[in-house]
Amino acid sequence: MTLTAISWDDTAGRDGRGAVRLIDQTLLPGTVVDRVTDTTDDLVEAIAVLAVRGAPALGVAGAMGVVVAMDEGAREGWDEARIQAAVDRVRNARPTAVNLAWGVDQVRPLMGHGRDAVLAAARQLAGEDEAANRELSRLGADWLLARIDRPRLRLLTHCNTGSLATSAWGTALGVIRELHARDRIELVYADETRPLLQGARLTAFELEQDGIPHVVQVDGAAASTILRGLVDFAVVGADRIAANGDAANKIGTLGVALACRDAEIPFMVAAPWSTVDLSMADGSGIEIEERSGDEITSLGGVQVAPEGSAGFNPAFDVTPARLVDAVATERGVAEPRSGQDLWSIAP
Ligand SMILES: CSC[C@H]1O[C@H](OP(=O)(O)O)[C@H](O)[C@@H]1O
Repeated sequence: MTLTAISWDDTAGRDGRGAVRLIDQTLLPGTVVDRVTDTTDDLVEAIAVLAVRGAPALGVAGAMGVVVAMDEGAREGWDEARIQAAVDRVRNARPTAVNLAWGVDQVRPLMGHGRDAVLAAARQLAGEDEAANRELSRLGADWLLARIDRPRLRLLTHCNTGSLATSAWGTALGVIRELHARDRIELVYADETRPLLQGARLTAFELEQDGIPHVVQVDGAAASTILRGLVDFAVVGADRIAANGDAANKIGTLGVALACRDAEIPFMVAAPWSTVDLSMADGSGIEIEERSGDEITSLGGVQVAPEGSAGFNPAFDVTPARLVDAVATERGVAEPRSGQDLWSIAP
């Protein structure tokens, strides 16, 4: 089954001009249900509830969101200011992944040339993301195989970074797919990734689809799995990478990186260049999305913590460059821990 997290469907939508088609990831892995979106409100809500999620996929959502706002504005008779305000709502739907704003900003300058020009640019952006993912996966796999002397590798990954988080193939899970294609995977330890379980629900779903051997573990097992010597490296995605190599990613990533350093095994961040934010010298300025505490105090709609207990729910953390052995991008692999920042591979 080919999983396309998000695409533009020319046959969908109420005015015959098309709409965003996305897999509603809140329902996976139980059911694969498409959600068709031709209004800004619905797209913003889909982003907010993580029906569509993952930094590169959010980049595509941002770009296609500009087309949605233009088409909705044409249908509803909005003036330019209201259309631009709708575009801003898409751009600001989630703060941490740089890709959402980047996707909007890539196509926004074309609005004066009409919605077809914007749609063509959005589609091109999606295609370029897949190509980037496949190249960074090759480069990341090469880097790892050059440093780990073992017939087949055991690895740990956190959250979901596959086709469901991107336009296709994946970033960290793309590196895993590349290693699997070279018959170099022994076992993948997938962190379940509380509270929304992107690992247990989505990464395990993708690994099972691809026949990649894996186990799902609780996030709290990651450090002992690493320090017990059960894995040879960890590879994760990113939502925003600062120029020095500080990397924002799903909450729990920092603990994985700390354990890898203590165990002296490689910690790799895999991400397309669109996730690199060279305007940030370091990660201190990265806004961390704070989500509802209800996601912590209840599970599957069932209250698990006392009614009087509040949840603390930062959705991301920032791993400092001193813990990042490699950042694999389509432009090359930087080694922040060794002092090689992202400027070293910048175009
Ligand atoms: C391909 S990187 C995806 C990146 O985004 C995820 O966050 P979310 O599920 O909240 O969108 C997570 O941080 C992944 O590493």
